[in-house]
Amino acid sequence: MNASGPNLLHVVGCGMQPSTLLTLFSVTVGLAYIFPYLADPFKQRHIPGPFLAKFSNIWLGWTASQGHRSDVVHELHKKHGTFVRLAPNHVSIADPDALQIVYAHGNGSLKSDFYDAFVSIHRGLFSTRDRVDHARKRKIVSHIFSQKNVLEFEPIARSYVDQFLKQWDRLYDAAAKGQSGTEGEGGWFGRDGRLWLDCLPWYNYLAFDIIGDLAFGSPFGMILNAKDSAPVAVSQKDAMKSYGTEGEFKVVEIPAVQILNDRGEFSASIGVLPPSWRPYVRMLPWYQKGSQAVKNLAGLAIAAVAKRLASPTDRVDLLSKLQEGRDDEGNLMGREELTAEALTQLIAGSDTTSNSSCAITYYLARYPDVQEKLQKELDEALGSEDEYVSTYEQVKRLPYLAAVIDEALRMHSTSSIGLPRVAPEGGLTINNIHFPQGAVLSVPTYTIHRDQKAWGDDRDVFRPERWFERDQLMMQKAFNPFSFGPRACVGRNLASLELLIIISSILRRYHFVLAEPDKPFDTREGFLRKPVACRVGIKRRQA
Ligand code: HEM
Repeated sequence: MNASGPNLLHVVGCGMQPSTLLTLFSVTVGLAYIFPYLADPFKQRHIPGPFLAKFSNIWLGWTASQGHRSDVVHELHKKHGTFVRLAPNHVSIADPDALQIVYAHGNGSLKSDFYDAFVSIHRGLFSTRDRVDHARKRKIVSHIFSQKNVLEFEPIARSYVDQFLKQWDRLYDAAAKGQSGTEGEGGWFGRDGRLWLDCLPWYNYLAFDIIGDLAFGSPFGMILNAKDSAPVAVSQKDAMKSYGTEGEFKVVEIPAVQILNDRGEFSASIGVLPPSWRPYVRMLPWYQKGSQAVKNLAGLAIAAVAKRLASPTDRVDLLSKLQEGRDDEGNLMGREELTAEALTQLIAGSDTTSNSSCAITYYLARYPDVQEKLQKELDEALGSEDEYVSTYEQVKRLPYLAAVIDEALRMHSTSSIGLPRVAPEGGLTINNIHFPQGAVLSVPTYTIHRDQKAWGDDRDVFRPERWFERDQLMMQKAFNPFSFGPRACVGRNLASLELLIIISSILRRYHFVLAEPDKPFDTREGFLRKPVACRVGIKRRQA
């Protein structure tokens, strides 16, 4: 042994011999990993999967942090079949029938502790795991998104699509005169007489302004400024106590889209680790950035709600509806809960819509025949109207538009990972395999959207025509972009209205081609599967 050996051991092992340390290490590993594997309390040992995933959550934590979880899980299902073990107590089930069992109303399964990693300010509708708390919140929020109420939000949504198109028109005209856009605008004129730009940031500006306005009563101004920027309270404590009077609390501008991305990746990868590890993992540099993003997002909602409360208004929006919402006992929400719910709407209703709009645009640019067919349908339906932005009434029953949107949401479901649920008392039985109470189960949307029986042999191809040809029941059963059951998307009516108006208005005005047609659609996945960019060339179709 060299001279430094014993000293080092003394420090590290409190004077213990290497053999003692090794024994201690083996016992710890045995207790932590091997014994649970052998005891197999959730009866999952026979289920195939990556070797490390049998013993530890590290495999799933690492996979999630790499940004391609759904693709990795899909490959595992291709290799192993319907059941794949993703962690010592987490089985992924690639069977459309399992959606009805794992997520259905009345089956008693609850969200897993994965969702604790998403809690900010106060447990919100999305992150609460308690059945009673969820039912109370859902009752308040769900009527806000009834079809009737959502139609009241339409003018707000349309006004931002109008702003968006005016900005693109301005850029288009400027580019035609040889001027380039600013950094946030992108945009340069060139090849083929088109304006070339990355449409992803623009869809983010649009979705954030719509939901910012709906949720907080004022937009972030992202479309007009062509900039990802929103005010965040520097001191959350001061802002939470304030009613928005000037000078009561300070704000700084932060890139909201960026922090939402950071927060999604952070929460989705820390959430698959055991709760006892999370405080330590948070200290690692990559996770610190995500942890800060969670705080910044909270500060954004706190500042926005404080500002709104300072100037009461009679406008109809999400915040006014949340302020009026009462539970069964007639109680209104307190300030913290109100802020948390407004934040939930902002998070759940922003990049979900922008990622989906971006994916639909990508597929239309990638498949010119489909784009042409859609534009023909739009011209025929809206030809004589001079409205710049379509109305919901005009486009709600256009069959090809609906098929294009559904097919793009199938190919690129922004919610692609299997959403984890805990088997209830009595367990759940799927394909004759029984999972006892406490087992964590998930059904991966990405893989279900590529199920051969439901979608056919050409399941990897974007082809809206399949929606008119194949068995409707089978497709609907395997179509999961908004999830199923009591925890399904509460904002689905609003999301559908937004997508119909955005896509019909933009496609009617512009023709799209891809800047790099041979490049695959690059994505990065945290909680949501998000496009990294979508560079397109646009040409105006109308005067
Ligand atoms: C294309 C757009 C959208 C997609 C694809 C989508 C998808 C989803 C999915 C898959 C879930 C289930 C998440 C889980 O169980 O972990 C969900 C939940 C939720 N969504 Fe959406 N969503 C969209 C737009 C919206 C909008 C516009 C809003 C509201 C403004 C919204 C509000 C919510 C809320 C609050 C939840 C939690 C519901 C609960 O747990 O009871 N979503 N969404």
